[in-house]
Amino acid sequence: MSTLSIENVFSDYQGQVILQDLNLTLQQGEIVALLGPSGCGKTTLLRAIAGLQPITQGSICINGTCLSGDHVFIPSDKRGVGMIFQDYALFPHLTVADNILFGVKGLDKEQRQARLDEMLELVKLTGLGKRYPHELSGGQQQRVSIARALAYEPELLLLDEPFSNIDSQVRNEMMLEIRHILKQRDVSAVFVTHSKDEAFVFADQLALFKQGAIAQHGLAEDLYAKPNDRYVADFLGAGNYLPISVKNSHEVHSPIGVLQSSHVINYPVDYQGEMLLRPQQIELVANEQGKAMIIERRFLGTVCHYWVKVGEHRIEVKSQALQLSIGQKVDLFAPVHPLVIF
Ligand SMILES: Nc1ncnc2c1ncn2[C@@H]1O[C@H](COP(=O)(O)OP(=O)(O)OP(=O)(O)O)[C@@H](O)[C@H]1O
Repeated sequence: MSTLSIENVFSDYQGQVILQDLNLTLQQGEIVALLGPSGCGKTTLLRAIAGLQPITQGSICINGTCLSGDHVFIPSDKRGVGMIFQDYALFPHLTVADNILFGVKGLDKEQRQARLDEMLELVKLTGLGKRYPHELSGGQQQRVSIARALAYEPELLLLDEPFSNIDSQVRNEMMLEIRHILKQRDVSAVFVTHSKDEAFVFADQLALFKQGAIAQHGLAEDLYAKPNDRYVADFLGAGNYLPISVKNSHEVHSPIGVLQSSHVINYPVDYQGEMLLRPQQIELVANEQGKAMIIERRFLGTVCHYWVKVGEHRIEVKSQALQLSIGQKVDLFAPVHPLVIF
């Protein structure tokens, strides 16, 4: 059974449609990143799952129980959903201990103490229960907000840009730490971000938003290597698009020569389309007779970032061949891989 099931959801603000026929499922213990540009509806979906935003059509269910749907609306505090916000939203006048236990109901004094100790240990804040939020670092405050969200054992955790206020030097470490905590406790989570780098580090699955619906959902590797369209391809990284015509089931003609695909090309012979080549999928070889020329070069340490002119095309390449210089003639090769053709 899937933990979270969102089917054909529509939602609006005063008649302005924001979520449009949105579908998404999340299995037990999985972390999905809702990724997409500003204003595409990520937070609106998170709020709809939490019961803070009504939906006008469709359904949202957790473990088979419908929370929002036809004539059904379970209030936010009865959904078994925990939320972690960008600004931590801790109560400044409460101690760390009181913040963590704020939503915990139905336990006696001893059980509450045991839950608190467990949570403090989990987020590595043992001994700091008596402090107030202002006596903690930003990272520690964020860990209190995680402990608070996990303390009442939610079935699902919702995280809204929780790392954007964290210093970039400690962000990665913290994301991995929190990911580890969620995995340890088999908590399913929906994580909103506009950063693909955060999504790659923190989530198991990506759901890329486009204007209120999911353009593509799946493993990060799959979205990167097999994007459904240019929108998905562009969001996940730089790419070159070259015109091609299909030669046969495994080859295409392109401005850099005939390229081979490791997978069957699902277009007919002579189909004219576009092929995606990531900058690191292209190799450069110096050749005085080459039909391409280096026109820009930037040294990045382990690789060089080149711009290469082939006929009227300007192609971006990231190569470990560091010795090539501007003006040099080269040939371009793309090793056999599953070609992405639109
Ligand atoms: N309370 C509101 N009233 C009216 N419109 C709203 C309200 N909240 C959000 N919107 C609009 O809904 C759209 C989606 O907003 P939402 O906050 O879900 O986007 P987002 O993808 O989370 O963006 P960001 O990455 O900038 O946080 C935007 O056009 C926004 O202006």
